Amino acid sequence: MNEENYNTPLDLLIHWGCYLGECGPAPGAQAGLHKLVQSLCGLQGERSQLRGELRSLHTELEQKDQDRHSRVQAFQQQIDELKHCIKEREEELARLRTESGVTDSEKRVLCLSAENESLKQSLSVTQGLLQQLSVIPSQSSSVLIQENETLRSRVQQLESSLQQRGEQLSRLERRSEQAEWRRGEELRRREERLRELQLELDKERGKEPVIKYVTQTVEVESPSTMRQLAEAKEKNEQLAEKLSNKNEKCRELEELLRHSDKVTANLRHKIAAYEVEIGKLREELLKEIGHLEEHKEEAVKAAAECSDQHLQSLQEQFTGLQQRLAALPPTLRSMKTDYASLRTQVRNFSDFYGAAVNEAKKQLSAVISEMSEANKDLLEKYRKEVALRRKYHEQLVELKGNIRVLCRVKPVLKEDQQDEGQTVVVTTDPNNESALTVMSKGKGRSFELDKVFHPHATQEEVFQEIEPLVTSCIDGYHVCIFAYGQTGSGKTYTMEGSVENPGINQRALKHLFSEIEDRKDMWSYSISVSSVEIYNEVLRDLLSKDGEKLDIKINPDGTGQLHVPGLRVIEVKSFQHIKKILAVARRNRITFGTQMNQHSSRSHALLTITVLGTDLASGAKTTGKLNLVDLAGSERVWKSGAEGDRLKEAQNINRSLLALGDVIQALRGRQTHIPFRNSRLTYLLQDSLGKGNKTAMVVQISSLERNVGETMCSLKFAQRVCKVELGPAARKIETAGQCEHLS
Ligand SMILES: Nc1ncnc2c1ncn2[C@@H]1O[C@H](COP(=O)(O)OP(=O)(O)OP(=O)(O)O)[C@@H](O)[C@H]1O
Repeated sequence: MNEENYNTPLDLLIHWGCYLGECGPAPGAQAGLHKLVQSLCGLQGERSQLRGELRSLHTELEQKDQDRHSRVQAFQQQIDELKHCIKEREEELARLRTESGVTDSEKRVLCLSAENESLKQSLSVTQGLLQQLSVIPSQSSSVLIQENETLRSRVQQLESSLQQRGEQLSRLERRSEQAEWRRGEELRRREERLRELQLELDKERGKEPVIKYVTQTVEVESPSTMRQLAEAKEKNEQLAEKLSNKNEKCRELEELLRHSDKVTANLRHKIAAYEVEIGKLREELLKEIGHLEEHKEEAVKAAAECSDQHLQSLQEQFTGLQQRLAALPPTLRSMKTDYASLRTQVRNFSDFYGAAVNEAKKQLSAVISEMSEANKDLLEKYRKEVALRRKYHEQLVELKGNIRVLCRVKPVLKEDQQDEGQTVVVTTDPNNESALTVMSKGKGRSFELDKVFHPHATQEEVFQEIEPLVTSCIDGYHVCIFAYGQTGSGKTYTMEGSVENPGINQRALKHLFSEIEDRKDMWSYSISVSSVEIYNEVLRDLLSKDGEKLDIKINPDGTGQLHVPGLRVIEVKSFQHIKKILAVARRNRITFGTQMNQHSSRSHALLTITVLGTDLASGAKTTGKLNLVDLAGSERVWKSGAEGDRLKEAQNINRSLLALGDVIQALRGRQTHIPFRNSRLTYLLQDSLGKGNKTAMVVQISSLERNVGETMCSLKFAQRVCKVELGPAARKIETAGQCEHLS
């Protein structure tokens, strides 16, 4: 298709669309095409708008058609009436014809009826035209114009037929005048004849005496003459009668003629009225046609202007597109060259890649062999490093003292603020992590411990302080960590914690598992746990469902070690497993309510973790033990208001705590006899509390004034413990089947 052959912008668009399809679309050209299509869509929209306008014009025309139709119907009705009149006249004329026979007036009537017939025909023509007028189809503007044209010609036809009718009417009038004149003439003749007859009659009457005489003579002379005379008289009478009849009929005919004249005049009026009506209709039609033509011309003009503008803009866009398309081929050529060079590069790349991979493999194997050599050295260094770290760690722990006393101040909770005596009497020193002051009876009393945790210290901060002890357990030390303090001071919170914020127990196990993981290249470890509670000096297994009572005995293997027959010891494989075990122990722990704490635990709870280690290189074995103890509340009996069973519970708790105090006292005094057996608690902790072991006690205190007595007691106990020296800790390591205590 040449550019000159493009009839519409759409043709152009299709042509360029095809061109782009062949050459591959350039982004600019595509955008241009898109714009072209958009503008074409706009044009289409305008065209449909114009169509809408034409449609509204069409409906207007339809309405007018309806009006015209109704008028035509009225016209039809009048025509029907006219027809009816004509029929009546015909009937009348027929009647007249039968009555009076063929006379001149009859001929005139026949003539009139013929005229009437032609009038009828013209009326039926008009009627047909009007019917055709009433069914003008209205579809499109061009058809409408054609129809208007037809309508106009029909109106003209109608006019000409009306004119014909007018002429016919005037002819009729003339004929009717002639007929009237003839009738007048006839009448005149008849009157003259009548007058003549009258005159003859008068003459005859004037001759009566002669006739009388004759009659008399006849009478005298001839009876036959007399009879003839009588007959003549009779005939005369009959003639006179006939004459009067004829006169009567003439009058009637005259009457009828007058009536017919009236009807004709009426008809003429009606026709004039119709002519006026038709004239009006014609004017209206012409006006409408003119109006429509104006509208049509305006709309066509506006559409043409609009489409011209669009065409212009499309042409501009098209020129822009052409320019862009002209610039495309060089770009495409350069892109093709780039593509070809890229393809060759890609083809060569696999060879290049294979060679590079082989080279890299060689380099890597060389590096790996170098690394393995270096690793051996590093491993050796690491072993020395670990040994050194352990040595320094031990030195550090020993420097800190093998029994460490930590104090944690419980924060003032919402529930604590409800009762009286909520003044805070304990203050910590931000510059000295070991000191705290208690206001009691108006005096401030200062205490010096290994570490004081302020009320807002986190579980993690507390554990960090304990962590070295937990680590030393892996190295084969016996460690005992216990929480001491009055009921509700936060012992269970510090040891067990909550699900979302776990305490020392869970954190210690987690730490053990991570340490074991770190050492797995050199050591293999197994961890087992057991859990007991001491309630009213009775030992119960917290991991057993039935909670049977247990006893502490000397191991029959001759090592002198204590053991609890029947105690459930579970080997723990993962941290998730230990979580479940701890949950079971928590559930089984007996709790009773007292006045001091609604959910107070009235028993000592012990979680014992045994860590057995084997050095993968030397085969040496270590046994570490970590005792985590949540002691029962330390409050004085009188304050708890206990009676009966609760009193017994309180007494047993206090006795065991006293025994713990005695053991610590004996250790402090370096006595030869340490009274471990005075309570189940001290007896059970014997191998972890004594000489050569590591101990940490977390003293829990309340900072509120109402608990100041218990706080002072706990702190005095803590201070006593603080002065205890357990001597250098001993590592439990077994070489070649014998157990040594290394200092
Ligand atoms: N540091 C703390 N931060 C927030 N809440 C704490 C803290 N210490 C204790 N509590 C809360 O105080 C309440 C009593 O604590 P907990 O049960 O640990 O006391 P307890 O000394 O173990 O009592 P009992 O001797 O009766 O077992 C608990 O609701 C606990 O959550």
